[in-house]
Amino acid sequence: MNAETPIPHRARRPAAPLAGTIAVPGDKSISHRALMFAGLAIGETRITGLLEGEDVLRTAAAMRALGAEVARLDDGAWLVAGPGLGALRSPDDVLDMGNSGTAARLLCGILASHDIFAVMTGDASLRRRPMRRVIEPLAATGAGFAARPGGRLPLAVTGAAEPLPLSYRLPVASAQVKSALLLAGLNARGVTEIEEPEPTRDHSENMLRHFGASIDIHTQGTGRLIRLRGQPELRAADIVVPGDPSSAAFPIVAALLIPGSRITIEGVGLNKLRTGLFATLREMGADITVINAREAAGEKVGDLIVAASALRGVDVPADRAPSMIDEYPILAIACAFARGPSRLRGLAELRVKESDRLAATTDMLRANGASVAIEGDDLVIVGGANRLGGGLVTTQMDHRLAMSALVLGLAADAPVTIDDARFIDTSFPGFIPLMRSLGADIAAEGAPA
Ligand SMILES: O=C(O)C1=C[C@@H](OP(=O)(O)O)[C@@H](O)[C@H](O)C1
Ligand SMILES: C=C(OP(=O)(O)O)C(=O)O
Repeated sequence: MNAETPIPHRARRPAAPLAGTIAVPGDKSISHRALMFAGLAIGETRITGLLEGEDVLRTAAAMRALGAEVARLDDGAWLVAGPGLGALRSPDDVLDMGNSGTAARLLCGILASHDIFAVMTGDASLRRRPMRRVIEPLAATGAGFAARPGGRLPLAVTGAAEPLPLSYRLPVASAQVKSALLLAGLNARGVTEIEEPEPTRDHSENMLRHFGASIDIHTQGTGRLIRLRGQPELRAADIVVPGDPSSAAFPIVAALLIPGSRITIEGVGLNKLRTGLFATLREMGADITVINAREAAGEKVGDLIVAASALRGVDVPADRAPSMIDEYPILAIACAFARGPSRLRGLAELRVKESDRLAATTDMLRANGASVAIEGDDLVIVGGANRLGGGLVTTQMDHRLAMSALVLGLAADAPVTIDDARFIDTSFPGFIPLMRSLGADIAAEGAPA
């Protein structure tokens, strides 16, 4: 974040239901990958719908520092050219990945497998997050890593001149770790094998195919075995980035909770490894309809119609977590308004996001009158409280907490204030004006409504 001063905001229940048609910004996961894979391909890739959020702009800057040409055109599309696999150069300065775990971890895979030296850091939130999960497996390519104690940023990488292919079974369900290893495997001679015991978002695999790599995926028990042949000739291939389902989650839950609302969200990504929230909300009684289902650049897309619904509590199994890992704070808001208790299971990974989201979601709900507990790795929410809202939420440099708390304020009996709205720009620039265009009452604290 550039501006130094926090910008508090307040959300209150609007006088009228939410209504209208919107599109949410491009998918964050696909946007990072589009810039990285395009920089490793031969030729010029045109990317339409790229998310222009702070996190993705960090990836764009890093790819430039490694020698790629990355430019925004007047029509809003982005052009990325080369330098191509194996041809990256050492950056002149430290790579600052800001708030973005995806940018930092995926880039480690690229750096480890090129004959370069680089130093990487991030903001205070990212410097607290674990990097050993990528450092350890990537060291087997022959790369050298030196990191702060605990495997934290800043870190320095001396990439392998002749990277070795990897064979690795993921100990945690993480698309970031999987993708870092696939990126490293691209420049290794031979076949890289990754086993994931639980399927995670497969945007890297889809995009690798799109760029012409040879990749096989076999179902194995509940998980997958992925085999990537190294040193393919990646050819530039245009990309249309779908709307981010993780961003759509916020207007969706707001529309479900504000009586009488009915909204349409166009062009939302519907990859089934990302849509666990939609399945869960439907189990709770949500009225969400998909129309115009179609495909763009190897990804499923559709328009969503969402109508206000009376929700009931839900029990979400742990094996659904990878398909909705970023959506638990906003799901917890829906559960607080639902009739009956909810149990969201197996959320250990939430402890290592931009904040400890298990603790922070609990604090957010308690500060606003909801009854909630952490039991082991589960979040248990009582639901159906008489009066919610009236609290101040500390957002802890976490965009998803900030947006969840504002949605809580839109549906609650009393307004909700957040201490700082700046981090929303990491994944959802324009969130507040877009919500206001639907009729939401959100304003900077102290500003006239
Ligand atoms: O691969 C990705 O683009 C992402 C994977 C997830 O992280 P993990 O792989 O750490 O679960 C998710 O939380 C993050 O927002 C984006
Ligand atoms: C966890 C997230 O992102 P990242 O890991 O890229 O910081 C997120 O967007 O919720």
